[in-house]
Amino acid sequence: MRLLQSWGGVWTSIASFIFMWDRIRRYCPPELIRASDKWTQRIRSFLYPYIQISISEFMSNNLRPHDAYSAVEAYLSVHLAKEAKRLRAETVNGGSKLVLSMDEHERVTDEFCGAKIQWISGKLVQRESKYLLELERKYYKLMFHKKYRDMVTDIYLEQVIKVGREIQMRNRKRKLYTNNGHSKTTWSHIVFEHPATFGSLAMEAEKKQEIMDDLLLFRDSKDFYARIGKAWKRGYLLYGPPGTGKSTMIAAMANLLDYDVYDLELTSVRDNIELRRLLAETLSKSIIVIEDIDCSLDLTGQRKKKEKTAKTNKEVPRKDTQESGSRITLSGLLNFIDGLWSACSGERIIVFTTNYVDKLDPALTRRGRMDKHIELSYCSFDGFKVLAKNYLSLDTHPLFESIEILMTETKIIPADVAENLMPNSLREDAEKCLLKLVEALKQAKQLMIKKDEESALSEAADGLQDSIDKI
Ligand SMILES: Nc1ncnc2c1ncn2[C@@H]1O[C@H](COP(=O)(O)OP(=O)(O)OP(=O)(O)O)[C@@H](O)[C@H]1O
Ligand SMILES: [Mg+2]
Repeated sequence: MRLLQSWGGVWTSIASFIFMWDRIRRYCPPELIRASDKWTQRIRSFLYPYIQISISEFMSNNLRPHDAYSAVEAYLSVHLAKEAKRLRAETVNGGSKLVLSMDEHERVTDEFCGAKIQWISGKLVQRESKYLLELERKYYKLMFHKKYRDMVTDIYLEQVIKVGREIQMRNRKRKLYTNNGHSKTTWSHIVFEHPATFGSLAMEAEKKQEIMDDLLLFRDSKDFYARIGKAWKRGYLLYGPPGTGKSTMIAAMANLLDYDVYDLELTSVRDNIELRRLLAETLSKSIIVIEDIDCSLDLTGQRKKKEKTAKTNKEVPRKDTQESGSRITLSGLLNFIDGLWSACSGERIIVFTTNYVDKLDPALTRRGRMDKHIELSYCSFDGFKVLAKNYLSLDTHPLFESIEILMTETKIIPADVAENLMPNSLREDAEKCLLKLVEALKQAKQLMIKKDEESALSEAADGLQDSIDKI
């Protein structure tokens, strides 16, 4: 009781001192106040040697989310949340996995190079004016001894943000952007959920591995690109007949690298300025795809136009360019590939696809502009085995032998093989599907023989005509 009374006395004295000090300050010259503030600060930091840093959910000057906050949240949820007693469980991006994070006013302790760093989660409720709704601003505060100041601010925090961003990257849902959605002038997106992988791609194993190695090397070559002073970009040209897996390979690339996909529809882009803007808006870790480049635009450039003009002796406007209303030029596109947009940081892959590689202007296809040319062609027996495994879970079957022979005698695109191997009903078993494929291969062979005969006949007829003309 006596102790309580003596504490009561102490508090009363402190309160009177604060009151008196406030009065005295009003009549003190500013120099004296500044000196007293300095000394108060020194005494306080001597008695309380901890430093606090808070990272708020929103930027201080506006309501834009602060990305460091979400990175810290991701870091804490993986590394330290288990230590907390009160946790919040939430699903991320509509997924089914629950991610745990610290609930408000929880504390956890991290250790870094001997320093103990305490993280505290909190929430500030603010009302800017009486007419506005209350704003909740969550924050994380970290506290550590002042002797670790440089280490925490220079190394530890950078590490936390880096690890947090990597965790966010792993948890995020990838996106498929298109400039052909409701707004033609900007990107709109949906969740990218294509299941294709390199494993499910029908292609020779060696070629597949080479492409995968190339992609992974690119992804991990940040320092190399910085050292040689080149933009961190890589261009691929995928070419081959329809249905050979060009689009499927792009999806497999995105899944392998964990990148977003930007499907750029050139016919919807008005001019080079819009093209540059759209490209500048793309984010890092993405694949920019321009499909069927030969049909998209007048990419043959001036040269072919001049050829036509010389023949007909008059200017021939390009039909496709007029119809689409698009004024993108080959040089605009080449500028983009050559790095006009290299000011955008981060890694990007550009993929062009075409069914007719010979139709493209050599300026577009020359080596160095597109780093890698990949031909996707008719289905090989190796490719068939991948599809048989995917569609029918078969590694071997007595019919494989006749399929292998037929495949050397004729050509079939992987899309047709896939269609035949796909059971049409529950009653269709693996053998029935393989028989369907055998039948399709036989028909393709007949068709090929017929075509060969026809072309041989027409060649003979041409030869005969030539001989008659000479006589
Ligand atoms: N190499 C392949 N591996 C696995 N599946 C394939 C392959 N090629 C084609 N397919 C199957 O055929 C379908 C069509 O393939 P895809 O769209 O990738 O062909 P494409 O080469 O892009 O054709 P297009 O030139 O007409 O755009 C795919 O849905 C896929 O199921
Ligand atoms: Mg395609």
